[in-house]
Amino acid sequence: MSVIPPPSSERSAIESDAARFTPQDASAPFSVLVVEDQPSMRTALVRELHQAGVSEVLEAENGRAALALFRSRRPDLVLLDIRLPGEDGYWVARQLRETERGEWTPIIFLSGLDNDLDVWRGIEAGGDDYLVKPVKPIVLVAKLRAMRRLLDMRRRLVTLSAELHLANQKLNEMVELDSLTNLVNRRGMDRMLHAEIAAARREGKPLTLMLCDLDHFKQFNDTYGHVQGDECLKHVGRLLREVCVRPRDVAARYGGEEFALILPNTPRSGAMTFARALGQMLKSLKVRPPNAPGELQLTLSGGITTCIPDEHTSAETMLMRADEALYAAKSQGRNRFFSFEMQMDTIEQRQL
Ligand SMILES: Nc1nc2c(ncn2[C@@H]2O[C@H](COP(=O)(O)OP(=O)(O)OP(=O)(O)O)[C@@H](O)[C@H]2O)c(=O)[nH]1
Repeated sequence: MSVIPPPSSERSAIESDAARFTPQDASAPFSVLVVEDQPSMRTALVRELHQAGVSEVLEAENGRAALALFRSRRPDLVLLDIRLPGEDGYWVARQLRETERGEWTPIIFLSGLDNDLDVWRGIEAGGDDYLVKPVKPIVLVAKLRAMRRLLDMRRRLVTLSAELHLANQKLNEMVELDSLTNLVNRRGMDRMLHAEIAAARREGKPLTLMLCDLDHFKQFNDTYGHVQGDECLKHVGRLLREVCVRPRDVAARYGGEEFALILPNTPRSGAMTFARALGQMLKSLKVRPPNAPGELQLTLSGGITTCIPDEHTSAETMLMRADEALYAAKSQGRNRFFSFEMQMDTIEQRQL
């Protein structure tokens, strides 16, 4: 069996633009795996493919060799004979599809007869098209072009969908980010707090939530202006991010001049130690608005709640407790952290 040359009318067309299957982008490499057991047929196909401008043609005479070549070389397209010694073309097509896992390589079956059942079974096995042997070069080139077009389209779609996925990821991150401080915003914090409560419940580990609020910030704003106030919030945001050294610790801007810290696996005593360290670090943070007489010292008050969550623990109850503790820290003189569970603030604890 050989490749039939096209009639003269077709030949003139082939000899012009249609003769090559990649006239627009001949530089892009394209490889084809020919799986055909008859040497004369295989040689003729290989020749036609080279003439059509295919950059690499791989050859296999049986299914197993085809599969090995496919795995190692990943051709762009497969021309697959149905009747092969040993495993037939349908088996090969199924194996190729399994090997791909989410990828797609066009498979064109080569059928001896114009047999409808062959076509149906070929498509069922994962084939995309078929060619009747002996193969006419003009039809071969046309099908290669069509498949390449589909392949290019699919690749563009895959690239676009990866870009879209990345953009979505970025968007999701942005939706949960506070633009002034670059900390997680209230929305992100709510989601993370829910997740950490569930994790701590599962693991039976203590979870700490701290709400921190700048002291006398209204006065600061009124005296030095909102822009300087914003600068302050940025400094504090940076400090809170620095203080969250464990990978699962989260610093968030809860709103206005209020911040929240989620500290997984942190017991009550650890939370108080953390709060005192935070207060110490804040002491080294001096701000100097242009219209201020000198350096200014910022202070924070904080409410702490710590628990090993059970089925009654919710984000709302934890936030309520932290808020109540924050109120106590403010009423007891500010510049301190109050623990809801210990009913004690960091200054009282230090004096014990
Ligand atoms: N610059 C700036 N100020 C903000 C922002 N969000 C909230 N504020 C200000 O923070 C101040 C909070 O004031 P208050 O709630 O009275 O609290 P405070 O003056 O810090 O008093 P205490 O909390 O009791 O110590 C208000 O003046 C708000 O306008 C912000 O994004 N930027």
